[in-house]
Amino acid sequence: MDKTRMIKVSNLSKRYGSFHAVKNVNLDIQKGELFCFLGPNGAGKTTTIKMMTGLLEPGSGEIEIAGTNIWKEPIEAKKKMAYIPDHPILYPKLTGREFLKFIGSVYQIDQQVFEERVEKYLSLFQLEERADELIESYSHGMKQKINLCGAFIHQPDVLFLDEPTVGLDPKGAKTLKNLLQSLSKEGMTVFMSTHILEIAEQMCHRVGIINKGEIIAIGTMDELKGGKTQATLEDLFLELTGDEKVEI
Ligand SMILES: Nc1ncnc2c1ncn2[C@@H]1O[C@H](COP(=O)(O)OP(=O)(O)OP(=O)(O)O)[C@@H](O)[C@H]1O
Repeated sequence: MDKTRMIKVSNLSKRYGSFHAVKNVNLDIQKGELFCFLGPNGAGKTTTIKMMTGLLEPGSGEIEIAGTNIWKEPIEAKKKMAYIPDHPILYPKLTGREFLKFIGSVYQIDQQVFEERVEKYLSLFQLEERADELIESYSHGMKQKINLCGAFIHQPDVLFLDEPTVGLDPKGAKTLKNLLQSLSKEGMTVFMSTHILEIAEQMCHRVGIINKGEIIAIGTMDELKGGKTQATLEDLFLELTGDEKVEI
């Protein structure tokens, strides 16, 4: 993997009143890395990602995307990244294709490249036949897919995804996983939160686990297993987050 640092997070914290949602988080992610961010409900994943993508002001700490401080030079940093939130926020009165044209114009994508990518990604996510319908008529999964098409059309250096497989059908989820793997091989850096531990186990280069706002483990699957070769990520996750007793 290329050793160029694409995401640097230093001493990032956020409080809501007296509640410490994110505590002193440090991250260093390289070019072409596929990084999975795991943690129980309410651990601080979305709060961290929103601060990293310039949507939520940090309480303290610094964030650099491809060497640019997102809070000091937001436009420069945002040119290099895309963010797929857990709940897609789209323009309901645009058609899918109009939404993609809007993305193409905001990011000033060359017309021919834009048209090739539109056809490619609409087809991969099986949206060609619905591309000229209003987004308000889309199902949740279709909204997620058109949002993903927008991110892939822009082809950012750094892609943030918050629980991206939620709402996708099995084929859509598989398409997304394949795309993320192939684009990361081409040098795209991917930072993805998920509750689906198989995804992290199968495709991520490194995994970070956050619990109660603090990073409690970070490393490759082998590093996290620390010699316990039979352990699954599920075993490690439950052990590390102190939730190993699952009662029914
Ligand atoms: N606007 C807010 N005001 C007060 N507390 C908040 C706010 N947003 C988030 N929190 C709290 O911060 C903590 C972290 O929330 P966050 O959404 O980052 O968790 P998460 O790890 O993404 O969880 P999940 O897996 O359930 O999506 C939670 O306890 C949440 O209730």
